[in-house]
Amino acid sequence: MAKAYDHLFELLLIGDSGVSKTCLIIRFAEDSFNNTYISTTGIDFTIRTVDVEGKKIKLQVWDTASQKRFKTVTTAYYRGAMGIILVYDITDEKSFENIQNWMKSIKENASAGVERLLLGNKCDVEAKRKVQKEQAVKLAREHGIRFFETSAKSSTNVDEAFSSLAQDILL
Ligand SMILES: Nc1nc2c(ncn2[C@@H]2O[C@H](COP(=O)(O)OP(=O)(O)OP(=O)(O)O)[C@@H](O)[C@H]2O)c(=O)[nH]1
Repeated sequence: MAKAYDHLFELLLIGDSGVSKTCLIIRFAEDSFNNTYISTTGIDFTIRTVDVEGKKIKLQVWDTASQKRFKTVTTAYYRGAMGIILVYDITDEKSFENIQNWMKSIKENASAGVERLLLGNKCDVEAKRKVQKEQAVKLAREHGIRFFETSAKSSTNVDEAFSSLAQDILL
């Protein structure tokens, strides 16, 4: 029987509490083939297969459910991750400031070749915006990574973001 996928990529979402890591994963997984919860460890992951450049890429996306702050995320947590999605909330300045700390944590703990992606979530609530798009574009450029503004609520750019990270890992 033909293999159901060409590659398996492990992705990890990090960011301050409340920025919407869980909601983003749930939004992404709506069309999922599998949705698993490992209650013993309290770690959540979701699986969805996407097509990138004609390849079937199985994405296993991990939520850092119990890791609320960058200080509590250690090497063991980053192990195996081929892509890391850094999430902040555009209505919460502190969550954007903390992206620098999350970047540092990745540098200290993750494998050197890991692909990173920056997401400014909750872009559906423009009226409460505290972080300007230009600030994030600048930060992403400084780190040489891609950036999207997303909304788990309105579904804006969610599929695009995950697919673009899968593409960066593939190429
Ligand atoms: N307006 C808006 N609200 C959102 C969006 N995504 C999530 N929320 C709300 O933000 C809150 C936090 O979302 P979660 O997904 O639980 O955040 P989290 O990052 O997983 O939080 P922790 O589990 O504490 O780390 C919830 O009340 C969501 O309803 C979004 O795209 N737009």
